[in-house]
Amino acid sequence: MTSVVIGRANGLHGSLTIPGDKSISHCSVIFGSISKGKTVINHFLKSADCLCTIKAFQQMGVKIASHGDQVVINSQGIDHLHAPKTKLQMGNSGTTTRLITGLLSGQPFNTTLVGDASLSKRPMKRISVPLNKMGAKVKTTRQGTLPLEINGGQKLHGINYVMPVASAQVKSSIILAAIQASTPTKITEPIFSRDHTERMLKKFSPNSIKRNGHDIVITPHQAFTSQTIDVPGDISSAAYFMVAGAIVPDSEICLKNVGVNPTRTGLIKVMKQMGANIQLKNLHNRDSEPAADIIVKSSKLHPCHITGDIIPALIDEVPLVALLGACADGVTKVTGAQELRYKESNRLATTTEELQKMGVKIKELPDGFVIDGSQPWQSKTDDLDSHNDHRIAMMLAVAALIAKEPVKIHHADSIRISYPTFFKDLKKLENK
Ligand SMILES: O=C(O)C1=C[C@@H](OP(=O)(O)O)[C@@H](O)[C@H](O)C1
Ligand SMILES: C=C(OP(=O)(O)O)C(=O)O
Repeated sequence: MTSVVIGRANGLHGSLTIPGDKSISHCSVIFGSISKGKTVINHFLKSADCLCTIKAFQQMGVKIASHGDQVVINSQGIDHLHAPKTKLQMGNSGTTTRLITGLLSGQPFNTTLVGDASLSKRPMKRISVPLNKMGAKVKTTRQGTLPLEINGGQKLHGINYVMPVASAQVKSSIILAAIQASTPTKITEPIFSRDHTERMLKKFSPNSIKRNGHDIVITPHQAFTSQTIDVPGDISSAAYFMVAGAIVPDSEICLKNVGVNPTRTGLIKVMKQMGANIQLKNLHNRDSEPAADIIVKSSKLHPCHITGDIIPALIDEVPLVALLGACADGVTKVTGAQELRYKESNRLATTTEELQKMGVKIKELPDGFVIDGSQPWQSKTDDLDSHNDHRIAMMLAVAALIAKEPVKIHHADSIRISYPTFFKDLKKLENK
């Protein structure tokens, strides 16, 4: 399936269990693979990106098996990874690349990481610079991209690092090097980014990490104990249905067991601010992460202005904010979101280009966009393109639910990266 046609929906109803969180799935494979013993991961996200992480550790000698959405890891521990026989293929996954590089920079063997066309354009100096400050030897191309060469066998030492960009991937990369260094590392994050790596490190190795406000201190060479992990549903996947439920008239849906870690719930805050009817029920702890059922009903939306500190808490949902803006009764503005230019596609450009094709009055800014939702859309909708970006494909599919004419989206198979069952789940809500 490369293209899909999506038509207007007459209300979405029913409930869905959202597949496991992508960040937490990656992290659980990484920590399971460096902890001696058996780690069991329930509700693992079996998407292309997370399967890349599993494959990389299998190539380094870790025994990993899966049955349905359960993954079982049997590892000898962090000192027993071995050199892969070939280059490691990172596919489309920035998270796999950046986290594994941190870990492998402290290992005694050399590795080369390669990726697909999109990943090969994404910036990697943001990790090689701090890792090399720790004594690692990580080399990017002159443009700062993949292939990445990691010269192992270096003695790492701790650093004090103030994060220049709010990036959980960079922070996690440093943490995974820091656990192998000779001295402690302090990371300061002026703006908070998602903290799944810190929570999971604490679970596998409670003495390795302490947080004090904006500072994180990593104490190296602590014991790691294998674990059982229950991954909550991915709020970044639930987000498509949260927005669909809000904008498709006569809808009421329930998204079950979704992770609501406060470093990820920016979209809920923004939707509430815009007047959406969205509620959390059954709030509970799923492992070391909060989770809840999210109930959304259609409602009238008002414009908003989002910027700065909230962006990391909805970083992958910004294209959806543009769509919400296109359904609000006024002008919505997003600024401070320049990081979107460095994702699977340049998401400020691709969101603008594709929503303009649907007739939305949206203008790209250097660090965001402005959307005038008060104007009706005049859709020309047979040539939309995801630009091979899963998040753009799914945002356009949600926009299609309220378009006048059926919409054709090319390269829709990119959904395999984070949400392989997205179209099936959408059908379930349409058929209720
Ligand atoms: O740590 C993670 O799992 C992720 C962090 C974010 O990237 P950055 O850290 O580059 O902002 C996000 O966009 C990505 O989808 C997943
Ligand atoms: C940016 C994303 O992922 P990654 O950086 O892991 O490729 C994403 O899932 O939207």
